[in-house]
Amino acid sequence: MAKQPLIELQDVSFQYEYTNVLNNISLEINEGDFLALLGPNGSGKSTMLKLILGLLKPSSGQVKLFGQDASKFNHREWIGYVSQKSNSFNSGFPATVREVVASGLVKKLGLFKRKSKNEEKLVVEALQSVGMEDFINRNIGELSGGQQQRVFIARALVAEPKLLILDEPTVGIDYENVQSFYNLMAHLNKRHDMTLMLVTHDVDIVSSKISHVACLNKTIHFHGFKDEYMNLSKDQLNEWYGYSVRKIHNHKEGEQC
Ligand SMILES: Nc1ncnc2c1ncn2[C@@H]1O[C@H](COP(=O)(O)OP(=O)(O)OP(=O)(O)O)[C@@H](O)[C@H]1O
Repeated sequence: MAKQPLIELQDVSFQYEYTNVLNNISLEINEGDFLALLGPNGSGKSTMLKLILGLLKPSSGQVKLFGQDASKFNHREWIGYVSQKSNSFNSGFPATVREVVASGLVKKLGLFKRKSKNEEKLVVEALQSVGMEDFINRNIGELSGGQQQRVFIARALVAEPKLLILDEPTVGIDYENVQSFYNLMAHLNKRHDMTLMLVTHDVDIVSSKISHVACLNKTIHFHGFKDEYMNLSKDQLNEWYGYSVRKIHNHKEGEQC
């Protein structure tokens, strides 16, 4: 059966008041893809995610989610999002881990729906999936950056999204935890058929997990299978990015660029 595109950008351009950020972006992300979005600082990655999430409207072109125009899309609970700055709570923030994760259910259950037994079960399961169930009664502000990030992933997972979008999710997390974070993402992708799109600079670490790569620098220079990306030349990447970009090691000498 042909895979359904969950995200479609059709000739999308975007500018902030004075800054032209994205030009003529056309891209499809299909059900089951695990896509790494790469690009230098300021290349428009976060802006593109915001357009997909409907937080910004394109200046021209069309964004579709699950086949529907993004502005009319009414199944927000199908999409989980973890932003770049989610793991920076100060220690006085008055919410427990349970409350933070349960707030992720609002999209699914509605704001005024009575708390059900099921809610507690979903919260515990989401925390278990990120190995944070022992922290359920702790104040979110008392956790380390990496632990907070896991809680925010659990918050995104609790509504059981079909599509998970993450903006540089491992910033400030140590190497070991980055590894286990990507193992979790691979598990969600493979075992739970979750479609994943993430902005990352951890190309080496994530390379064994992802299926696709997109290279952005104001426009999409490349979108394809990971193996095709790995066969691109250093010169080609330099031309797009204007400076050396580290490329995935393909277990061969001299491949880095
Ligand atoms: N709210 C805003 N108003 C005006 N310009 C903005 C705004 N947000 C971002 N920009 C500009 O748009 C461009 C793209 O920014 P964006 O955050 O999308 O890039 P990015 O690829 O995510 O960068 P980074 O890797 O540094 O996070 C930058 O030149 C930035 O300065």
